[in-house]
Order: sequence, then C-alpha cells, then structure tokens
Amino acid sequence: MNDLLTVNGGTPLNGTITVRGAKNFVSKAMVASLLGEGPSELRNVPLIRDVEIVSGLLELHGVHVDYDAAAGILRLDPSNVESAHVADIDAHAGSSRIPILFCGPLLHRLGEAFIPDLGGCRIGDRPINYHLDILRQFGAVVDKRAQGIHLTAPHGLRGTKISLPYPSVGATEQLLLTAVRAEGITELSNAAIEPEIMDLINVLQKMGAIISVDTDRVIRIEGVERLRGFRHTALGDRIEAASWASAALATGGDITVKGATQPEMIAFLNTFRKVGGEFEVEDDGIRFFHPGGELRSIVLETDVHPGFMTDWQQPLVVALTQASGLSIVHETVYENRFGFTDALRGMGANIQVYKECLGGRPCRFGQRNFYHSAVISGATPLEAAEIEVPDLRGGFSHLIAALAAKGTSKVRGIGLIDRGYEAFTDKLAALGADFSRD
Ligand SMILES: CC(=O)N[C@H]1[C@@H](OP(=O)(O)OP(=O)(O)OC[C@H]2O[C@@H](n3ccc(=O)[nH]c3=O)[C@H](O)[C@@H]2O)O[C@H](CO)[C@@H](O)[C@@H]1O
Ligand SMILES: C=C(OP(=O)(O)O)C(=O)O
Repeated sequence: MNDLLTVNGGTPLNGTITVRGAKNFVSKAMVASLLGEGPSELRNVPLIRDVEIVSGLLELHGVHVDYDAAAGILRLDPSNVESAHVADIDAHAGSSRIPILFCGPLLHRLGEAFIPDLGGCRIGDRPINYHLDILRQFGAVVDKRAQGIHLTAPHGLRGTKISLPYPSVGATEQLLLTAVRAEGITELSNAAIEPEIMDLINVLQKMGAIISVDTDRVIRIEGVERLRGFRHTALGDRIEAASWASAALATGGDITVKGATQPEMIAFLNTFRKVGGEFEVEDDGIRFFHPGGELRSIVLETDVHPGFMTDWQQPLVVALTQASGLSIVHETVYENRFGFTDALRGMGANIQVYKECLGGRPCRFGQRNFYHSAVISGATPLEAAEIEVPDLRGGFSHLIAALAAKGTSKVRGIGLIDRGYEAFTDKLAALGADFSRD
C-alpha cells in the first residue's frame, strides 16, 4: 500500500463510523495468552499493524495465531511454546513497544527470554528502567545485549513489593504479567489504573489470577501455579474515538462513533464540551458534533488516568487552532510530544512551544529544557501543505489538519497511522472526505 494521501480539504466530516478494540489493550491481552495452559479467544480485535506485529512475535515463540479480521476474533494457542526455536526475533519487533511485556510470561514458561530493542512513537526518551527494576526485584537476571536484552530466572520468580516513582502504564502491565504466576504475594504502589489496564486485569482474573486494586491505587496479586486460557471481548479504543471527535470539531462536522463508551472518556468529553463541541451518548456509541458558532480556547493539562490522556492531546490541538483566543496545553506525560506542531505552523497555525510548565502544576519536565508546553492562538485558517507523518497520533493530527485546510495537501508516511487506526481511509470515505491514497 503506498504511503501518500492526497487530501482535498475544507469539507466537514459527517457520518457514522465504528471503532473496535483498544490498540493499547488488545496487544497486552495477546501477550497474556502466553501465561495460559490452554487456548484463548479475544474478540473485538481491530485489524491494525500493532496486532500484526504482536501476532508475528507470538508465532515466533510457537503460539498458533488465527485471526478472523471480519469477525474481529483472534484465537491464540500457546501449547507449543516450549518446543519453539526462536530465531531472528529482533527482526520482528517492528514499531511496537510490546516486546518488553513478553519478559514475565517467557521467564515463567521457558526460564529465559530475549527481548529486541523497542519501537513505538518517538515522543520522548521512553525509558524502560522501571520495567527492568521490576523484573530484577522478582529475581530475574537482566543482561543488556547489542540488539536488546537477555533475561534468565535462575531461581524462579518470587513476589515482591514495589512502589513506582511514576504511574507508568507499561511498568504496571510488566508487573501484572509477571506477578500472576510468581511465588507468593506482590504489591504495587502508585500503579497506573488506565481502563486498558483494568481490562487486562479482567483477562488475568478470567485466567485464574488473584488480583485486587485498592482505592489508593495499590495493586495486590497472589501468585498462582497455573493459569488457563481466556475468552474476552476487548474494550473500545477511546483514543481512536477521541481522535475522530477532534476531527469533527476541526472540520465543523458531525461524526457518530459506534463503539465509543462514556465512562472511559469522561475527561475528554468535559474538555470537548468546554471547547464548544457537543456530544450525545447513545446506547452503542457517541455522536460528536460542532454545533456552529465559535470554538472556545481552554487551558489543558495531560495526566495519567482519570486525567486528560496524553494520546488525546495531539488531535485536539488541531481543533484548538480553530478556537478563538489563547489555549494552553501542558503535556506532563512525555517530554517531547509537540514535534508535530512544526507542520501545523507551516499550515498557518499560530502555536508557540515553551520549556516552562504552563497552565498547570509544575511537572517532571519543568526546568529540564524540554518543550512540553504549547500556546495556541486562534482561530487561524489552515492552508494546504505537504506533510510528513512523525508518529501515530501526530500523524492523525496532520490528517485532521489537511482535512480542515482549504486546498490540496499531501500527507506522506501514512503507513504509521495504520499502526493504531483500523481502516482509517475507509472511515474517511464514509465521512465524505475527498482524498486519494497513492
Ligand atoms: C502500547 C501502549 O499501551 N502505549 C501507551 C502506554 O505507553 P507506555 O507504557 O510506554 O507509557 P508509560 O506510562 O510507561 O510512560 C509514560 C512516562 O513514564 C516514564 N517511564 C515509563 C517507563 C519507565 O520504565 N521509565 C519511565 O521513566 C517516562 O517518563 C514516560 O514518558 O501508556 C502511555 C501513557 O498512557 C500511552 O501514551 C501509550 O499510548
Ligand atoms: C504512544 C502511543 O503508542 P505506542 O506506545 O505504541 O508508541 C499511542 O498509542 O499514542
């Protein structure tokens, strides 16, 4: 599939689309299947690049993977993992961060693991120090190699007590996937509690795990000897839903997103309304629309759940270029997530980035030379341009900008968008967008 989208912008996006399972959950549930002694079935699975990458990694480890894309059903059978010969794994990491989550399950099953260097969006340093510290505390021996890391568990894996310096999503998942079959009790303080993590806990409990989540965000796990397969329907992708909602605002449109669910999007919905968007929660989705009139500037700070999610930020910034007045966005999760605004400035947006913590409380990145605050002055008409997609959410933001801009834009590198947005060009067509994929 070619990587260039030619977009004739200036037309409101109107219509109905369907969003399936959450990219940031489905890949973790797939890894969890490695922990089960029997086959697992995951439903509502979207056909996205991240699912293909993780499927390839699982097959490399001997898991039989069968995916019915139309039905969205993924069947995983880990019976042959022990006999698999793993070759050239580093070629399979692709653009994903998921390989790091294979550590615990492979150490439990095989007593060792080799994890290739990680991919994922280039939106900051994205260290894995918390992950490695957690694995060492369980008793793993971590050996950094040229193309990745090699781990062994010479004395098995034993439960431990850990407090995260920052509520990292991946590190919380790392601990969950290791603790459920470790010997004894594990306690994690300052855990991340994103909806995708809670759904992973649902899956692990179905497999036979014993997990509790306290109101103070302390997660406790009692390790068990054996886990079985699971059958589970993935929660919807709240990030994709919010991305289409931002597209409705930026283009003056009206988009009904089937599969969007209110409880997981409360912080986004409040912000959407404060900017001047309107929404209607239906039984099977949410209708997002621009009611006409001016959009309003806001002060926004991204945070861990239940705050405004960092992955919602980039598409919304495009809508804020169409809001009257000065908006301030303080990105507190990643130190370098405003690179995508370069292209928006080239289209006429008035966006200035700052090293200071603007508009909210001081964060980890203040006084450390990171441009992690942005001031957006609007409303500014966007003009068509030639754009190179920098990362997943930045790429979708560039798409929204091209759709909002009058004239013909060329968006290159759109294959990156396939990583997390299922059949997005089909959805654009269903919403009346005027484009061609070359
Ligand atoms: C595949 C997937 O699920 N990706 C999501 C996951 O990424 P991911 O799991 O990588 O995000 P984390 O929550 O771990 O990272 C957030 C921040 O934690 C810090 N950190 C994290 C790990 C570590 O070992 N050391 C460390 O310092 C870094 O400052 C990093 O910027 O959660 C993010 C935050 O909701 C989302 O933006 C990503 O879409
Ligand atoms: C940052 C993201 O994904 P990943 O962690 O896979 O790079 C995202 O989904 O916005």
